[in-house]
Amino acid sequence: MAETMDVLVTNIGQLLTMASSGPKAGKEMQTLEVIEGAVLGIKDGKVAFTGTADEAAGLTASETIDCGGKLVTPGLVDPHTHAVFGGSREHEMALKQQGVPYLDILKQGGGILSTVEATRAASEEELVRKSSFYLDRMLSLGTTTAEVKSGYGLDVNTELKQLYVTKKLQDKHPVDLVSTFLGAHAIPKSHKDNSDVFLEEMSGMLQQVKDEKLAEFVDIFTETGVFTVEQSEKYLRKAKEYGFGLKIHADEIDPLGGTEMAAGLGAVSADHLVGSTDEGIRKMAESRTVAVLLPGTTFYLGKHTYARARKMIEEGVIVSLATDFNPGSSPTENLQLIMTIAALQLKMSPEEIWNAVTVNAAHAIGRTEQAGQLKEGRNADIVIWDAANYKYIPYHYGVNHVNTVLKNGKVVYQRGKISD
Ligand SMILES: N=CN[C@@H](CCC(=O)O)C(=O)O
Ligand SMILES: [Zn+2]
Repeated sequence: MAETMDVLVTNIGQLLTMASSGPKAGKEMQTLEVIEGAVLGIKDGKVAFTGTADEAAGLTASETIDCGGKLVTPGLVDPHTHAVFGGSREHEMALKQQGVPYLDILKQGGGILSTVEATRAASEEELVRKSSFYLDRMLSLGTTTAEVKSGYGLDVNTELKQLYVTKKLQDKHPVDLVSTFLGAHAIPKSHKDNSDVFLEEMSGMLQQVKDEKLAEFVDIFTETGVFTVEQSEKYLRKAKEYGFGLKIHADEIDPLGGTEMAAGLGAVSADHLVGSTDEGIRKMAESRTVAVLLPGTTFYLGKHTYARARKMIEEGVIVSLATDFNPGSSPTENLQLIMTIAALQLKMSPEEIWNAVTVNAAHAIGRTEQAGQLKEGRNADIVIWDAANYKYIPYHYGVNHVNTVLKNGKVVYQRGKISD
């Protein structure tokens, strides 16, 4: 074969292509494509070749990146973050230590509501700067595509401000962002006793959000003291009529039945799912709603009961993992850390974990055809790891294993020389 590439990534010890015809459900998550001694070719920012060194004989390129036997994978996909917010909440750590529950902090006007105050007070420019910093950190940790939710405005103007910030970041930051409108994230103090009126206000924004292409998904926090299953269903049905994909913060703390509702509505994903029932899990498998599990949140809330990933996989659910990066229940941009918690607490195998943070995560945010796989025609979003094999990443924990990140075929992050 005599073909010219823009870039040849050579001497790859192990290439995890994650090539798949679509998302992987249940036991399919145990499979992944590995090429030992591989070469990857990039042309026009897309993957143009993957194969063994022998198969690559004859390929040429103006630029070569010699991986020195390292592991190469697709860029990670983080399908659940709240990466645009004002302020921070380190003062809540002491409350947590005293055993004050997360929902009690919220009830007292803290938690999400304190971030709402800080976000309302911040200018658009400040938020862009702050979120760029977080996105830079995500990129350095191997994340090349992420979902971002609004939801710290809880009024029309601030929700729009958050969505405009995400739009600006979509234009200027290398991490590809998928926007979700989460106006229904909490009940603002102004509507404390009238959450229905508040939901009407947020429903009233859907047309503008659609017209200005400010979000692809609509999400709601269905939880005790926040929105009931009935309110959530009514709100989401409306969002569906406008053509939004649906997402739900479901059964995070109390098992209210959000899982069943998500499946019944054909939501693209239901997220958290710590309290999902057997029936809810079976329905998720049937509806092919992605279960986006957020074990970093369970860990950080100091809880000991995690989402039942094994049961979900046994029942044939499409399982994914995310950081849930936010200033309260999960202040981390580090998907590698989540991979370790998933191994230890959700008892997921390395193969299941890699599917969960690539192919399945991309599917959870409508990017099945663009992200999460290294095969011909896909974005050349690539991570070169300081590791020889994929099992090493969830195993050696609490550090950043990323050596180099390429986005659309260009190096956007490099820790040092690849041979260091
Ligand atoms: N639970 C609701 N929303 C976020 C937390 C937001 C916050 O505490 O600021 C979550 O997914 O965990
Ligand atoms: Zn969340």
